[in-house]
Amino acid sequence: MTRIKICGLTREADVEAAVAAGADAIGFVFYAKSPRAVTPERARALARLLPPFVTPVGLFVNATDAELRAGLDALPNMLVQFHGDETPADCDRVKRPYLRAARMSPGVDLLDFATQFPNAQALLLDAHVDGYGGGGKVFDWSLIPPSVSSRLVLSGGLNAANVADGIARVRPWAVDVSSGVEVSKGIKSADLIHEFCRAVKRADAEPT
Ligand SMILES: O=C(O)c1ccccc1N[C@@H]1O[C@H](COP(=O)(O)O)[C@@H](O)[C@H]1O
Repeated sequence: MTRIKICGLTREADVEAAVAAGADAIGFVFYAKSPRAVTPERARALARLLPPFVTPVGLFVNATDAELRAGLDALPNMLVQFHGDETPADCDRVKRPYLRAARMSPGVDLLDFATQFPNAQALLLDAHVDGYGGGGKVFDWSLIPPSVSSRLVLSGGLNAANVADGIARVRPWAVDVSSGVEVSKGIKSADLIHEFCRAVKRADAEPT
């Protein structure tokens, strides 16, 4: 079963749509330069809508200790997503379960990256874009070595039309989408969220 994370939520209606569609995780962007950024207070209000077993994820890009602390205090049960240039020591210092994003482009050695982050719960693979992420860009999935043993969260330009192909080719632990379910940056479409989740479930039902 491929888990589903919907990222960059800013509105109650979008959180409710993601939960109704069967998302396993909801991402809140704590990166002030992102058009999808929310404050810790706003994230806490939105996370109150989550039922048990749907995980809030806090996305950080090169955050200061104070920014990390504010996010963690607002959402004590969140999984952390490090999406910048954080070192293994930066990630481990937070003492929370975390995902580490790898910004994929030709030349990136994912096996080496995985050895640097043995404590990550999963590696989140995103396309290398200006502004760190959320660019709606697909990367070349053949850059993923078949021998990588970390759990993988496939992301980067996914949508209802291409996610089945991604699942068939990469066999990720989870998929993550932001732009692909949006009508404009930070504003999701309930229809697109449902279509995306249906496409994932259909792909899981396909014989391998
Ligand atoms: O969403 C953002 O604005 C963002 C900003 C900085 C780093 C990461 C960001 N989003 C993450 O990028 C990937 C791919 O998103 P997309 O589906 O291609 O739009 C995803 O993990 C988002 O969580």
